[in-house]
Amino acid sequence: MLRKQSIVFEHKKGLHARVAALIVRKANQLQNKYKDKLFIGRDEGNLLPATSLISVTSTNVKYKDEMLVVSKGGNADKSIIEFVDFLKGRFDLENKSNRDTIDQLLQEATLTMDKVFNNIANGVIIVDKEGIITAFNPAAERITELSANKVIGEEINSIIPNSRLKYIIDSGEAEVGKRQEINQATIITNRTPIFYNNKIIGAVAVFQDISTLERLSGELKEVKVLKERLDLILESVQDGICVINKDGIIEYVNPTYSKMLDIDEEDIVGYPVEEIYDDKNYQKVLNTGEGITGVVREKNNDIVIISNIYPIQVDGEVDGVVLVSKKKTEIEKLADHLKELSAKAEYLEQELKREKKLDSSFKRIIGRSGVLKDSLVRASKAAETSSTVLIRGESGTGKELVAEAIHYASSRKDKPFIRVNCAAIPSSLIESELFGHEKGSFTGAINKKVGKFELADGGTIFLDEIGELSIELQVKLLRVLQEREFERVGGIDRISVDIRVITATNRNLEEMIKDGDFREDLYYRLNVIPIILPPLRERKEDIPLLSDYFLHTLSDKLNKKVDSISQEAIDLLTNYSWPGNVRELQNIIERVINFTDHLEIQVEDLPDYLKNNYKNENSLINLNSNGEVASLEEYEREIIKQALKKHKSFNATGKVLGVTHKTVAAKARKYGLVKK
Ligand SMILES: Nc1ncnc2c1ncn2[C@@H]1O[C@H](COP(=O)(O)OP(=O)(O)OP(=O)(O)O)[C@@H](O)[C@H]1O
Repeated sequence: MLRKQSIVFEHKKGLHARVAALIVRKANQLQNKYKDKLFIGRDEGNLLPATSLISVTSTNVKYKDEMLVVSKGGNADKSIIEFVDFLKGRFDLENKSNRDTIDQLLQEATLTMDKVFNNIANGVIIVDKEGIITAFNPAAERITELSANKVIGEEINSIIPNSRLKYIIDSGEAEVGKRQEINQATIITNRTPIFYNNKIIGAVAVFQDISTLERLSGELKEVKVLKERLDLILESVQDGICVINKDGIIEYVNPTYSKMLDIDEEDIVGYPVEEIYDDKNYQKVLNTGEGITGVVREKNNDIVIISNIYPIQVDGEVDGVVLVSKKKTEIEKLADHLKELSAKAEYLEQELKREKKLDSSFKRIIGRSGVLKDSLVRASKAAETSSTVLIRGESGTGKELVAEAIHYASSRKDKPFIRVNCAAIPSSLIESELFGHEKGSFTGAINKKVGKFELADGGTIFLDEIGELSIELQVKLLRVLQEREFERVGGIDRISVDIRVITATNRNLEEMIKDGDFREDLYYRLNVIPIILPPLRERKEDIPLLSDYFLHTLSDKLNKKVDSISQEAIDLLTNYSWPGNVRELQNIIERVINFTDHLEIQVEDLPDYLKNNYKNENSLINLNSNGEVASLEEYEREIIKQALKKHKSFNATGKVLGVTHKTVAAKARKYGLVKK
C-alpha cells in the first residue's frame, strides 16, 4: 500500500538540523510500530528516506515550502496520518529528552559525514566566503599532491590558482562537470556555492581524477586501431589462419582458410575442431606449449593442407593455438618459383663478382660475353701476383691488350711495360734485342745497347708470339726465367733483373713440343697462369658492342661524324666468322668510317666479302685437288702469298688481312715468301 500527502511546512526555520533530528526520531518510531517505510521530499522525483538525518536535511525544505510525505507498507493509512500530524505540530526543541535525541543524531550524522569526507574517492575542497580553505579531504591531497595541513587556512587562489571557487562565491552560480588540469592529472569537477539562510557562506569543489580513465580510453582506442589493422591483415594474407581456443573450439578463421577448406565461416567458427577434421596435433601444442611445423592434413583426399601450429601464450599460460596453413599445391608452386629465383640470383651474383673483381685497367677491354669475362677475371687475379702468364688465342683476339691490363692492374704499374714481338725481329737480332750487347760484340754493334730485359727491370716484359722464338733463344730465356740474371751479348758481367714475364702465342705449343720445336721445360715455366682468349666468332654477342665502341672511338679519332650502324649491317657483322678477330673488325670499321658518306653505316658500306659470306653459305676456301681440306698453315701461306702479290707492302697486306704489318712480315718469312 502506498499513501502520500502534500503539506506546507510551517516551522519558522525550515527543515534545519535540529528539527530534522526530531523528524528522523519520529520516523524511526513509526517505522518500528507499523513496519512501513516513510519518505519525504519536495516532489515525487526527489523522495528521500525520512529515517536518515542526512537525507532529511538535504531536502532543503524551508518555511512555508510545500512538501510531499509518502508511506509504503501494510499500515500506510495509519502511519501517514500520524507522521503528517507530527510534521504539522510544534517542535519542542527545549525539551530535555528532545535535546538529547537531537545531540545524539547530530553527532552520528557528523561522524558519518566525517567518514564519507575522509574516505570517498572524490576530492573535496571547501572554502569560506573569503576563499580561505576550511576543508581538504585525503582524496584532494592525493590528486593535488598537496598536504591538508599546509593548505587549510590559506587563500584558495594562492594554492590552486585555477580553482574558480572565488568566482563561484561571487556569482552564486554552480558549475558542473568542468575539466581542469592539476599537476599531471586531469580532473572533472563540480563547484557549488554553499548557502545558509539565503546567504553564500562559502563554496565546495568535488572532483574526480580521470587521468587513468583517459589513459585507459586512449589505450582502448589504440587497441581498436590495432585490432582493425590485424583484421585487415588477416583478411588479406594468402595463408589460411585458424585460431582454436584451449577447449578445442574454433574461434576464428580468415577467409583464405574457409576458402581452402571450402566451408563457410559460420559453419566452422564456434564448432569443436574434431567435428571439422580429425587431427590431434593441436592438442599436443596445447599440452606442451611447443609449436609443430609441417603438419599434413588431407581433406576428401584431394586437398592436401600443410600447417604450422603455434601456441598462443597469455601470461605464460597456453590459451589456445593458431594454425597457419597453405595448400600443398601452392607450396609446390612457391618452391618452384623460389628455385627459379635462386638460380637467377646465383647467376647475377656470379656476374656481379666478375664485374667487381675486374680492375679498372680492364675497362678498356670491351665485351660482356661469359667466355671473355671468365678470362678477364683470371687475368685480373693474375695481376695480383708476379707469376708468369701465358696468354693464348688467335691473332687479333686482344692478347696484347690483356697483357697490358695485367701490368697496369699490378703493383708494377709505375714501372715499364716492355713489349717484344718475337716474330717481327730477325732471329739474328733477337738475342741482342732481348739482352743487349756490348760495343763491338758483333759486326754492326757500334754502340753498347741495353736490352729489353734490362729496360723492363722492376716492370713487365711482354714476349708476344713466343712460339716464334728459336730453340737456342728458348734455352737462354729459360735461364733468365730461372736465374733472373743474364749477360749482354759479348759481355761478361751478369745483370740481374726483377721482372714479371707475360708471353703470348697463337701457336699450338703442345704440338710444337711434340715436333721438337718448343722446349717442354720452358713451356712449363711460361704456362704458370694460362689465359685463353676466345675467338670473336665464339662470342658473337660482343660484336655489336665492339662495333659500336670502335665506331665512336675511331670516328672521334678520324674526326668524321658517323654515329650509328644499321641493324642490317650489325646482323651482317655478327654473322661473319672473323678469322682476324677483333683487329679485323676494328680495321673494317675504320675503313668504313673513312669511306662512307652516311651518318649511319649501311650494309653497302661494308666490304663485299662480308656480304658474300652472308648471302650464300658458299665457302671462301677451296678444297684440295683430292677433295680434302688442307692444313691451316697451307691456307695461311696461300692467303699471305696472294695478298702480298696484290698489295705489295706488309702494311697494305696487314690492313686487308686485319693483322699487323709485323705479323705479315713474320708469316711471310716463316713461309719463305720473302728472304729471311
Ligand atoms: N675486347 C677488346 N676490346 C677493345 N679492343 C680490342 C679488344 N680485343 C682486341 N682489341 C683491339 O684489337 C686489336 C688487336 O688486339 P691485340 O693486338 O691485343 O691482339 P693480339 O691477340 O695480341 O693479336 P696478335 O696475336 O696478332 O698480336 C687492338 O687494337 C686491340 O686494341
